[in-house]
Amino acid sequence: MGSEDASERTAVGWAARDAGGHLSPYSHTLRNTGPEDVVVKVLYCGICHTDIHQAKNHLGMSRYPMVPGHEVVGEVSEVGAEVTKFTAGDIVGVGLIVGCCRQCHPCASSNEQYCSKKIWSYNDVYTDGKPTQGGFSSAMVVDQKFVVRIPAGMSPEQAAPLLCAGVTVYSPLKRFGLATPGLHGGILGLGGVGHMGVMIAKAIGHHVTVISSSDKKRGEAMDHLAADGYLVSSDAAAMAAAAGMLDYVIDTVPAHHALEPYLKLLRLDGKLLVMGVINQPMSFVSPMLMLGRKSIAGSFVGSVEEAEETLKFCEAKGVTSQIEVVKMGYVNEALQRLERNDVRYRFVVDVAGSNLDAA
Ligand SMILES: NC(=O)C1=CN([C@@H]2O[C@H](COP(=O)(O)OP(=O)(O)OC[C@H]3O[C@@H](n4cnc5c(N)ncnc54)[C@H](OP(=O)(O)O)[C@@H]3O)[C@@H](O)[C@H]2O)C=CC1
Ligand SMILES: O=C/C=C/c1ccc(O)c(O)c1
Ligand SMILES: [Zn+2]
Ligand SMILES: [Zn+2]
Repeated sequence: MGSEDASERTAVGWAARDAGGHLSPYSHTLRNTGPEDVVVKVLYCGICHTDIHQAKNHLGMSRYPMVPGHEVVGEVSEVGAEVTKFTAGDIVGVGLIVGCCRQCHPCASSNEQYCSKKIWSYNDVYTDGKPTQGGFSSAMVVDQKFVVRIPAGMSPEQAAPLLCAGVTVYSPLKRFGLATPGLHGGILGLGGVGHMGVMIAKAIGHHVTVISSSDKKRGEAMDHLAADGYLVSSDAAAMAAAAGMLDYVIDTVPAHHALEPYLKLLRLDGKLLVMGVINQPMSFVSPMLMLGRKSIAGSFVGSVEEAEETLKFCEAKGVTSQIEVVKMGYVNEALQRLERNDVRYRFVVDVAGSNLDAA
């Protein structure tokens, strides 16, 4: 049921205007509700490091004004005539992808995040030719295919990080055959993605070692996240002692870094799963892979199905994100703190509880 009420078609978001990445209020128009569309009143939205990469144009592809945010939890306020999955009042989630071609091999095999025609939830162009805008906004209009249900027992603010950080580790663990108990895993970089990695890997039944750039998070990692081990990457003796011990390392570092110290931690057939978005070439010498049949692989968020699975898995295992909830007026400080590695472990913006009009 598309509404013709023009007032319902305007959302207030917080947008970056240039590569400085500073967000401020920005009114933008939502498309009229198509038959398969769901109107989502945004309640909460997590802040992923990708939001910094995009707002600050680290990849050279940013378009402005840009409303970031892709860990969105909201309430359905209206549905199109052919929407079958949701009704008004449902608590739902939206992640990084809001469109795909539905015909290619990735789309046909529920890997739509790898569709070459995928549409990003912001910093992209929708099928109507208009820019997409993300979840740091009062509302979004999203095709029901890209909307997931938040389990009833899960707090909406803690669910938000599962929609990117959570599925980003759940998907590769499953796809690379690493979702079996008993494996030894490493999580490199204990931030938003990394802390979900520790908790999800522990819930699968892995022995999990955090590999961090400092000793600052050791106590929290062991006590709050129940990690089994903690390595400081600059501690050469500890890194040498751990050589050949791990089945995989999930690398979440968002900046250029050497790969070889982490390849050395892998045992036979070990996998280095690179998650960080890094726009400079990364290098290694080939024997580092050959002598141990090791591999380096990437993975990009997860499919809608995998997002649903992640939510159900986390609900069943009692896994919740560890978050600091902030109002939108604090979003620029939060982005700065995230950039200087000062958050445990994810900021989540209380969008519905914020005054979005005032900078
Ligand atoms: N592949 C995908 O689909 C996805 C990719 N990403 C990308 O993953 C990366 C991580 O995202 P997110 O977890 O949100 O980021 P965070 O900033 O929350 O976490 C990154 C962690 O890496 C470590 N770190 C940060 N800077 C450096 C540095 N310069 N050198 C070494 N270590 C550093 C810190 O951990 P510590 O203190 O332990 O060293 C930090 O907490 C980003 O590049 C993001 O864009 C995010 C989601 C999905
Ligand atoms: O937060 C998830 C985004 C991941 C991502 C992966 C690759 C890329 O080029 C990006 O801009 C983002
Ligand atoms: Zn993300
Ligand atoms: Zn496709």
